[in-house]
Amino acid sequence: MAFTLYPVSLGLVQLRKEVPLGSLYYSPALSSSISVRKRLSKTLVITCRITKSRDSTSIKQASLMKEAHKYFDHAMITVRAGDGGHGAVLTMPSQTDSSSKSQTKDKKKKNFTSFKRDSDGSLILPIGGHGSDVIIYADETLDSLLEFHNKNRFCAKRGGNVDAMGTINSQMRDGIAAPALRIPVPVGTVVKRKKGKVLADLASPGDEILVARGGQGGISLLEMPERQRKRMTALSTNAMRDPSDKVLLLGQPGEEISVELILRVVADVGLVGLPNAGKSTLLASLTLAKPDIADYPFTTLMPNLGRLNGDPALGALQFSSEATMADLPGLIEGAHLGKGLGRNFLRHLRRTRLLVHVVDAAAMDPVKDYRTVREELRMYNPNYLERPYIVVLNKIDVTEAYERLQSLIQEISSIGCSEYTDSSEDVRIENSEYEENKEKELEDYPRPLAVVAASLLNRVGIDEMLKEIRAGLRKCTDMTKLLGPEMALTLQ
Ligand SMILES: Nc1nc2c(ncn2[C@@H]2O[C@H](COP(=O)(O)OP(=O)(O)OP(=O)(O)O)[C@@H](O)[C@H]2O)c(=O)[nH]1
Repeated sequence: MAFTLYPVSLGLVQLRKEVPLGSLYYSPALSSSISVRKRLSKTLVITCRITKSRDSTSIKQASLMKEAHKYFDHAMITVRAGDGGHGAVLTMPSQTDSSSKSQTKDKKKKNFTSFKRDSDGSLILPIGGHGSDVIIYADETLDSLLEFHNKNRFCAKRGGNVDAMGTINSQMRDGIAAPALRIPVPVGTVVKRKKGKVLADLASPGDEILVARGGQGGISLLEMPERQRKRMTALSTNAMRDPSDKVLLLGQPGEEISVELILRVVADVGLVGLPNAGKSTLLASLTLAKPDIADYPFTTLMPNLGRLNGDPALGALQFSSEATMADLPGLIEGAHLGKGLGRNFLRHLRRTRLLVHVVDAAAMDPVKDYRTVREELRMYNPNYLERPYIVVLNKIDVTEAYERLQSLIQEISSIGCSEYTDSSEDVRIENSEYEENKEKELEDYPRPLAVVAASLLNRVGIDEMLKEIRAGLRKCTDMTKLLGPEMALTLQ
């Protein structure tokens, strides 16, 4: 599309036609893109072609909002630590002080000895401030990495220069060191080098990792006439021998690194089930979390976290006295192959201790639904089936659900083998056994710890469910004691 533009000077243009400020145009006349910032008048007319009529950042943000579930748990960022501050070129008092001629030799000597000295006797001169380090730390208040898609480059402050010039004196100070740049990420974030090794797993609140070190400050140098150089070199290692030494004044550059952030939700209890089973309703009824609840599938697009209060004895792994609960987006058949919202969410079960299967008892075939979810978990990672779990048969307020409740409870309770506590040997799954475990049937894995009937919408069965969840969590704690934290980690 051709537009007539009126450039005024230095590439600024005015459009004859009204266009939004900030639009970007390509000007063949100027052979460059022009951003429309002001409306100006007069002079030449050139023809420009629109290359981009919409602001790219707004498009990016819109897609982030729409498909947040694709981005919330993964981000690439680049961080640059601060450069070190510069040192300074200094001179000895005798060189600049005009009255020095009148000073006695003794006085000069006294002046000289008042300066700070190193253990080897050489003068200590001020140095530039250390550049800011970059630290990534786990912050309990965050729950997604989405904001790193809007801002993915972080530059830390440089250290202060030596605030001095001219004659050396005893009041001189080092340049101010820049405070570390601390970047908060959600608890459970794994920090990796770009396509490289894992740097840290920030699994607990307050865990941190220094990812880029700030530059060292430059040193200060003593400048003096050539005739004094020999004597001064003996007194201080910082005596400047020739102008090329000035490079030592410069602060070192800070490190720059690109890191990958991968969030693995950390929660004690993971809620799983088909879409619409009532997982979000369960989370909202047991905790203060406010997940989106609606009667269409995939209302939940990102894991929602809530906390179970009131039982400090639970001793949750990461959160002082409370247990955390994560409502994961609904799974569908083929989720492990990427169907529905895909397999991304399955990895968020990795750091849960207890699973709660929420089953819609009013669905066509609740047992089949339950099996579908178990099967998806098995296909993704058979270790998930070794984890203690309870089943919540929801929506028993619906007549059909209520009528077949007993048979449902019986049928679901019978799927599986020995009790969880007997399966401590099964838990010790080595990688080599992984494939073998994939061949096991659902019946070969432990039965649920309990099957609870509930109508979450009407707050029926909540107490019993809570009791079973607590009992399950205690069992996990016992398990950790029994196997030791290392073995219990194979469950995570
Ligand atoms: N009749 C009845 N409806 C319920 C009950 N619990 C939840 N629902 C309804 O079921 C629908 C789905 O509930 P959600 O809690 O959003 O289900 P979800 O499993 O989180 O769904 P996704 O976000 O798709 O994974 C909502 O309309 C709820 O009001 C219940 O006990 N009885």
